[in-house]
Amino acid sequence: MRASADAERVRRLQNGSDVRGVAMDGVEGEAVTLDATTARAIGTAFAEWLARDESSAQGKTIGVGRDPRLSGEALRDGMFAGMVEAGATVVDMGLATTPACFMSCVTEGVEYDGAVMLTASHLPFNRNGMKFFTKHGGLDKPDIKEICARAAELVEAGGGDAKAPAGVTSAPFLPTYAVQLCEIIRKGVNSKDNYEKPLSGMKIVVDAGNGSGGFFVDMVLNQLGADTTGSQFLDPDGNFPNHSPNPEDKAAMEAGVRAVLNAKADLGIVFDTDVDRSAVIDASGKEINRNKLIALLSEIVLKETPGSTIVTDSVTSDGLHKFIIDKGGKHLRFMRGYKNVINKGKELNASGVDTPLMIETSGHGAMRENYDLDDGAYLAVKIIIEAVRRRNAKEPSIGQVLESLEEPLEEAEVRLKISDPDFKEYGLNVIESLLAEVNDTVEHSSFGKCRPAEDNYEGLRVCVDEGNGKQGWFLLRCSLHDPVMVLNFESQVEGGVRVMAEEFGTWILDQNYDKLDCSSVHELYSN
Ligand SMILES: O=P(O)(O)OC[C@H]1O[C@H](O)[C@H](O)[C@@H](O)[C@@H]1O
Repeated sequence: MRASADAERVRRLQNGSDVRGVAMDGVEGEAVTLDATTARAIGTAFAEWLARDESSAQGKTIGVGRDPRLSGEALRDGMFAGMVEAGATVVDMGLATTPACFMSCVTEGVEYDGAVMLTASHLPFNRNGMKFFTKHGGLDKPDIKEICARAAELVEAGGGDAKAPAGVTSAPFLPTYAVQLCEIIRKGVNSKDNYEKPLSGMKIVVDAGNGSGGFFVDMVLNQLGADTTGSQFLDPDGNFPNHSPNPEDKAAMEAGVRAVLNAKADLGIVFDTDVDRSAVIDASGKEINRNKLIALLSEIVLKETPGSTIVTDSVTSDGLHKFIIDKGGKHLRFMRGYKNVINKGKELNASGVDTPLMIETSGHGAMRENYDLDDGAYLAVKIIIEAVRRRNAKEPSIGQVLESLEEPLEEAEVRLKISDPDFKEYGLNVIESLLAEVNDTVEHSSFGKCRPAEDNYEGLRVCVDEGNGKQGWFLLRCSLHDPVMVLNFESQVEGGVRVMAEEFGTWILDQNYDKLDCSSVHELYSN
């Protein structure tokens, strides 16, 4: 039997280990795929999944939190209706962050059986999605696949009323979570003179991008005595009127830098919408995101656990690798995808390899000491403790720590669309022929002096000799979710990206991959 288009739509809402979809009209060409009726079906499917060894979800309590997206309340109501239908008890956590939702499953006295965060991270206002938790952490890909498949069946069988049932308990969890963060900072700084207000005398500004992160100012920093004047975009607003709440976004980081410099702050913090990611800015206005954020956190954890392993994603710089090795650590440059990075870290720890930190350049960073949870607020807490410790001990500031991190002179990322329906296989084919070409260095290679990087866990990273002892690289890989190939370049010499792009562009033209749109790579060298 052919699955109906509706069932197929619901199955397609799976996006790795999340659910993601278009939840509102307002963007041309983007039809709604995640409405309240679908949320209802997903709510039922999650409650059933939680109770999979039992006959019903009776006795299970599920907390639902959300970011400020305009579609959040309708989806929440739909989920509540579906969960209650399956027999579960539901609790409205109101505005929340993704890590706080997880913490509601493990906090003594709360301990929900399951939690859902309604969010689409930094994506535009019309999108929304769901992340699911139990006390064991975030659900993985196969679980989400199962939940979406069951929801598809339910939708096909005829939806149901998506209105919230009467009498749902409202119990905001952010205040409880914030108290936990405050205690971690108090213990971490352990100030003899001012235990209760260890941030007195520190000026810290936050840019929450109108996402869920504004709580960090009132409920954490102000409670600890910090001066937070100059913080901005703290009010939740699902239109995200100021900039995209995303520490990888140029405009977001620039806004944060301006706020730090205007306020003459000691530190700035930029959160993404649902606060599972963050970046910081030092007193001089230096942006500490991506490789720099990983370096700073590596410095912190390698002091605490010398010789340990840091797991990162695949697009991290050569400079970061050297930084970690120079600090006495080991670096496993794994794959893109925060879940891949975190799961690798968990696997290493389970097999006895000391792995305290697993972190992606996107800013998704998890620490073993914090339930292996990617929590942007927890990372900010670790950095705040380090900044205060350094100030009290009169040691160089966090920005100065990064002076030994070699940064690439040039970098670029382009995305090449694949129009073949079997895009994964198509992409893997391209990678295979690139490998053959790179290995062909003896006869003739299009890429000058180059060799495959030693550790290739996804795609192909090619090290390119740029002369005078300098080395650049490029990485070609398949996107985790989209029908595209992603190509990253880094160079240590001026014009180096252009040279590599031209060599790659010329080679790929010769290969006649007619379903791969290479225009973005050609643009890198043709003007
Ligand atoms: O493979 P890409 O299309 O570049 O996407 C990769 C990214 O996908 C999602 O956004 C995940 O949340 C990130 O953890 C991951 O890095």
